[in-house]
Amino acid sequence: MAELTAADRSDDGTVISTEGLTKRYRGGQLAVDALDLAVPRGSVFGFLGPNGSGKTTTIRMLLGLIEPSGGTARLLGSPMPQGVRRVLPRVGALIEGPALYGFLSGRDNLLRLDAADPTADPRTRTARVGQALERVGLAAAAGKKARAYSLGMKQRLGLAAALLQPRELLVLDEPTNGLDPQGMREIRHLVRELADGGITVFLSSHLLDEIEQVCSHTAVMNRGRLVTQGTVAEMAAGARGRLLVTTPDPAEAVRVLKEHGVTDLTAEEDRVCGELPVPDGPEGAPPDPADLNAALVRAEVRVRSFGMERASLEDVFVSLTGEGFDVAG
Ligand SMILES: Nc1ncnc2c1ncn2[C@@H]1O[C@H](COP(=O)(O)OP(=O)(O)OP(=O)(O)O)[C@@H](O)[C@H]1O
Repeated sequence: MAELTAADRSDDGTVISTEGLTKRYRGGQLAVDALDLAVPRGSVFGFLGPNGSGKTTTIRMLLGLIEPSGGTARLLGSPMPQGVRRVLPRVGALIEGPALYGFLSGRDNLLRLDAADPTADPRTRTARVGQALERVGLAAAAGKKARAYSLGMKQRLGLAAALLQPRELLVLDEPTNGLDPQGMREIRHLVRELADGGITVFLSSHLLDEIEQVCSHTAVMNRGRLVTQGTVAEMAAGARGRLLVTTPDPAEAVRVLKEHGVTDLTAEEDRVCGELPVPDGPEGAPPDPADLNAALVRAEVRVRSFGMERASLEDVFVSLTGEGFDVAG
């Protein structure tokens, strides 16, 4: 395996960084447009965007599979694609499903893949394959032919292949695509376990709730451009939460809530909905819903229920782009 240089190690706690990364395909399609991405070490980073927003193209550039038309990308501190040979042994990748031989068992598929890897040590092969199978929960099914595997098991085998050597970073393109809900849960659980074990995971997805469930950080893409990036918690907290009050006095409730800065108020039968005011600046505290409830009670509005709906990443996306999030496919 190639020696690590000082440049590889001094990656400022950022395992992936891009500046102005751009890809225009030959046909003229601008697939990725001046992308600035920063993926912190130790994060589970969700690369979120509707179908066709440029996620796969970005991943291909990050892994040195295609050349950018402009800008730069660094992976584990090394520029890509120049650093491919040095960096890729430290990166496990799963893109567009694993290429498997159906007539071979899961274990034999891994042995074959490992034998094709010039950086892999043949003396430790059997042990490493066994450990990888164990890690993804396939040890018991390792002797079965891969064609008898479910889609979820095939994805696990693909993950095992990515884990045949010690990795600092895993790059997974739509790892739950095509799986049933149980298969999705299993892969998400596995991703969290790997992250708890210290591997940074960069995964793409067009599923908003997947990112909310699994990821610590996210970058949101739309039409090849970065819409926003940050921690998932910050992003949802920065968006306005919705207030929902049920009351036999809706008109009076609307009046009181309006006085206290609640906007976009609607009343439908006994249900009153509104948006909490945006906090002033990054340090401004959002209004405490308890104060709003107290104000309603003081004004003798009878409250049957009072609750907050937390803003979702979908709300963030819609408010930043003015577009719906197309989750087709
Ligand atoms: N080889 C190619 N040649 C020309 N255009 C391409 C090529 N690959 C992708 N595109 C176009 O680039 C845009 C971005 O595609 P990309 O596959 O990167 O998006 P994505 O976010 O990964 O979407 P999906 O989730 O559907 O895979 C799309 O408009 C797509 O049609």
